[in-house]
Amino acid sequence: MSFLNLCFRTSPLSKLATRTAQNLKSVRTYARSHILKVTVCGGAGRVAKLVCLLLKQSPLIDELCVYDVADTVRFAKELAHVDTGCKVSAYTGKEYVKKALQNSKIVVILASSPKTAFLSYSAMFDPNALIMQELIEQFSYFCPKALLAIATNPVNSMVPLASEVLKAHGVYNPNTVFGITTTDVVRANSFAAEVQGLEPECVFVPVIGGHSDNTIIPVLSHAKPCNDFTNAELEKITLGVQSAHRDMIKAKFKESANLSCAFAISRFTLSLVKALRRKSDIIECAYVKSNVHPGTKYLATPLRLGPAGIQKNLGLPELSEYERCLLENAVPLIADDVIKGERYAKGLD
Ligand SMILES: NC(=O)C1=CN([C@@H]2O[C@H](COP(=O)(O)OP(=O)(O)OC[C@H]3O[C@@H](n4cnc5c(N)ncnc54)[C@H](O)[C@@H]3O)[C@@H](O)[C@H]2O)C=CC1
Ligand SMILES: O=C([O-])CC(=O)C(=O)O
Repeated sequence: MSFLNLCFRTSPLSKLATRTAQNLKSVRTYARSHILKVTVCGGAGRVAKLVCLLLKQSPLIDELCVYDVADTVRFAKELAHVDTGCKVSAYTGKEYVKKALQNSKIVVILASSPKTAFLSYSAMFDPNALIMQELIEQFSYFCPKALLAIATNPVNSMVPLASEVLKAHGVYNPNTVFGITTTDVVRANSFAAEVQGLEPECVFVPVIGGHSDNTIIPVLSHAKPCNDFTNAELEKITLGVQSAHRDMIKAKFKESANLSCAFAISRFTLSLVKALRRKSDIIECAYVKSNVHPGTKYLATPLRLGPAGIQKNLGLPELSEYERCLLENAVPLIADDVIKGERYAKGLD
């Protein structure tokens, strides 16, 4: 180090400059850690891009971060043209995952293998499990306190897999890990409204169970504002919601649903945002760690959300005979899916 350099480094002026720079850095760090940042992993994907467009319109989100192993920059540049206050950031490649996740308050996972768009729910496990495991490891290093919303299929197994990875890293909080099942609620609301001749916006049908064919259970006996259905209508709506994934793949010639799914995923994410912003009475159904049924450790039920995630699990509504029968058939299927995810995370498969 030169003499001049030494003088400058030790002069009172330089000390003041150093202190000012340090203060500025801590102010910036404080500001960054207090913004409401939502990160979408798998952000360059078909559904995720639509989710991002919907989230960009929310005045409650300060920063929307798009992260993917595929290019995010061009999409994010265009997204940033939408004239809303929410700032857009974008990172491409695993070497930037830290930057993408740091300071996130909510992380939505839609990352998935490219070959899964026309597969059944269970067939998506093998291609997606490693992607999920790696992302959750990064999550546990860089933003373990964020709310984690998992859309990647099969949700029934991915949530237990993620939970085990978080446990192994000592950062698991069951109140902050969600499997997104809002797609089923949105479908149940629309199908019930159509049968009843009501405006879909006014209809709410809770959906319990899991997110795969026979584990999706619309609780039409608790449909609001009206739960009056014939047996034939009950069966038509229930089977319609359960088979919607397959039906869309057939209708779209080997591509799964995008639009309604993105709408549903953004609705759930915005409910998490509202809960973090301390809005009251935020109720959503989601697939979470649960002790409401002795046959399974995870179950979708209605939840009251708050700033710390699940404020209260509202449990199972009183079920009709038909719904009870569907649930009892679904529980062993869900329990198997749970074991599959847990075993993978523990390296047993
Ligand atoms: N829970 C639900 O209601 C819904 C779930 N899904 C699921 O969401 C996932 C995404 O669906 P699509 O958008 O159709 O798939 P997609 O194939 O269009 O997009 C997946 C994206 O993930 C990225 N990706 C892969 N590995 C990654 C990694 N390690 N880190 C970050 N990004 C990575 C890919 O590059 C791709 O851009 C699927 O698993 C799908 O089944 C889709 C709709 C509804
Ligand atoms: O797997 C997908 O891409 C879509 C999905 O979950 C559904 O349609 O329920």
